Order: sequence, then structure tokens, then C-alpha cells
Amino acid sequence: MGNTHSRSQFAQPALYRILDANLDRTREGIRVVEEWCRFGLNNAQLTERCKYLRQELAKWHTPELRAARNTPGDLGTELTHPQEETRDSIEQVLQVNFCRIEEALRVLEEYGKVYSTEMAAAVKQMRYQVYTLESSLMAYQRHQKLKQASLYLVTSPSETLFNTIEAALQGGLAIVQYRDKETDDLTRLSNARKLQQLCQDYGALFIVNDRIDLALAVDADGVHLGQQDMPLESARQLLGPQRLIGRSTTNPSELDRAIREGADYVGVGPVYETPTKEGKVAAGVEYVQYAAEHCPMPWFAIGGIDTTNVQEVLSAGAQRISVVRAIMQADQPTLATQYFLAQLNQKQTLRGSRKVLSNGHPVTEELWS
Ligand SMILES: Cc1ncc(COP(=O)(O)OP(=O)(O)O)c(N)n1
Ligand SMILES: Cc1nc(C(=O)O)sc1CCOP(=O)(O)O
Ligand SMILES: [Mg+2]
Repeated sequence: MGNTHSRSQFAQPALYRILDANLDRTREGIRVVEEWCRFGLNNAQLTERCKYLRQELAKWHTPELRAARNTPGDLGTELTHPQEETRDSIEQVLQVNFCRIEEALRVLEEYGKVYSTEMAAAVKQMRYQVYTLESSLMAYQRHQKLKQASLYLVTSPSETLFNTIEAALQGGLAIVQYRDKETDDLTRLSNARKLQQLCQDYGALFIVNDRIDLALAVDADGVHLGQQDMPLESARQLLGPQRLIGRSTTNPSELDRAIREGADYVGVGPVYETPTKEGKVAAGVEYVQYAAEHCPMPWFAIGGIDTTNVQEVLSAGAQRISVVRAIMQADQPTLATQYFLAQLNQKQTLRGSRKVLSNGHPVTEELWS
């Protein structure tokens, strides 16, 4: 490689082996991520970005470096850690591999400075590109899950919090929001951590109500903010582009503002009066109808929804609902979850072939994505 610096006879084989091993490590890690972008997400743009990075790295993987390989003499091949042998989820596979890629790029950059300053500079750029790729991929995954989710459980304080949530997750629940206005921060932090882990184990999104600091502390997928909570612009600055932000809306003007301000999803309600949010006037099914015709991003009808009225909410145009009591207080949260999901799925299937709204306008959410 050009711009090669002098090095001792003794150090050269070791240097080449380090570069060769870390070029391999980086390319393999990128390939793992690439396969998910291609086959898991079907996302051509992300797949292309991985492929580009692999090809850029390959340019530096010269015969000279490959020739230094000495696998039988490499002590590292025998060193494994039990944590390397299992992965709980696809998210973990991706996280571990991004970590591996970033570490290996850092090694290439540092040792590359002895080998070729050009290589070190190129690898540094790649490391930044990998950070951006990781953010884009995580954001994309979250948005995909959000789009696919139709039932959203907002928690209430409960003696059986974790059992109830796990039971609902077993029933197929796709989003959980931790909402707790009663306990102290230490308990909140501990509860949020456990719920985040539980949701990750089941591949569900985990959102924290009101508290951006708590969401960041437990690496939640996002926050839910009401009209009296933090403005969206400040929340976005704190959370960055890759986490989800939900906004409560009660009327068309709040909805329009949430859309303009870049909310990822909105709550639409309360559809009915509810003891869970005492004193809040019902927005009614009329507002659900309005949202169905005007909301371009995922939205969840919320407030007083249970098994007796869910059909009315779906008939008004809701494709997604959010509940507290109907699952948190159900005798069998798994069955309650499955019941709501079945109602929602039935609605989706019926709507499947209809690509226009009752007023003849195209289905707006399809245009949004
Ligand atoms: C999905 C969803 N929609 C609406 C709300 C209500 O949020 P907010 O108005 O901030 O009220 P509190 O929940 O903080 O009492 C929600 N939490 N989730
Ligand atoms: C947390 C919350 N937000 C609402 C809103 O309209 O913004 S209604 C609501 C409570 C919903 O509880 P339940 O399902 O028990 O009626
Ligand atoms: Mg709030």
C-alpha cells in the first residue's frame, strides 16, 4: 500500500495480522447486518449502504495483508465467552455486530496509522458512516414495528405489573407504554428497566410516558408526550432522530400541529370518558372519524375502549387502539389481548382490498410511508 511507513522487522508480521484480522471482522460484521437489511427488512437503501462499506473495506484487504494470516497460530480462535453463544433477539444480533464492527474499525484506524495514513483516514470516515447506518437502521426498525402494531397497552400501577405485561406480550401485544404517576423515581427506573427487557425479549416496542430522561436511561424505543408535556422540538433534540415520539391529541388542531411538529404517532382521544383519566372530556367517535380521514401517520384511538365498544371505534375508522384497564384489569390478559388483536385483524383484512377512504381519497398512511 502507498504511503507505507517504516517499521521494525519484528513488528511487521504482527501489524499485518492485526489489520488482516480486523478487516475480516469488520467485513463479516457488516455482512451480518446487511443480511437483515436485505432479507429481514427488504430495504434496498440500507442493503446498498452495507454493500458499499464492505466494498470500500475490501479495497484495503490486499494480498500482502492476507498473506500474513496465521490461523493455527492465533490464540484468539480458542477464546470464546458464553455470551457469544446465545442471542435473545434479532435486535441483539444487530447490536452485537455493530459493536464488533465499530471496535474493529477503531483497531484498523489506530494500527492503520502505522501502516498507511490514507487507510487510517478512510477507515475513520467508515466508522462515522457505520454510526449513521446504525442510527438509520434502528430508526427504520422502530418505524416498521410501529406501523405493524395495532394494539398498544398503556400500563397502570399494579401488584402484578410484570406478570400482566408478560401475559399480554404472550398474546401478541406489540407496544407497551410504561405510565406511572404514583411511585418514586427509583422504583420507576427499576420497573422501566425490567419492562424494557421484557419488551425486547418479545420483540415489542417499549415507550415511556412523559419522561424523556427515564426513556434515555433505560434505552426505551421512545416517549409519549401529552399537550402539557415537553414540546416536540425539544424532545427531538434530546432523543435524537432514531427514537419514537408520540403525542396525545384531542381535536383536529392538536392533530394538525402534532403532524407538523414531526410526531411519529398520535393518541386520538379520549374516545369515551374514562376513570383512568378522570375529568378529561370525551372527544367522541367523531374525532376518530376525523383522524381516520386526515391522519397520515400511525394513530391510536384511546380512552374508555373495552370489549363492549371496540367495534364502534373500529367502525369509526380506527385501525389501531390503545387501552389501559381493558388489559391491565383483565382476569386473563393474554386472552384479552388476543381478543382485541382478533377484532383489529378482522378489520384490517376487510379493509385490505380497499385502497380509498369513504370520501374517495386515497388511504393517507400509505402515502406517508
Ligand atoms: C397512546 C397514548 N395516548 C394518549 C396518552 C395520554 O398522554 P397525556 O395526555 O400526556 O396524559 P398522561 O398519560 O400523561 O396522563 C397516553 N399516555 N398514551
Ligand atoms: C392515558 C390516557 N390518555 C388518554 C387520552 O385521551 O389522551 S385516555 C387515557 C386512559 C385510557 O385508559 P382506559 O383504557 O382505562 O380507559
Ligand atoms: Mg403526559
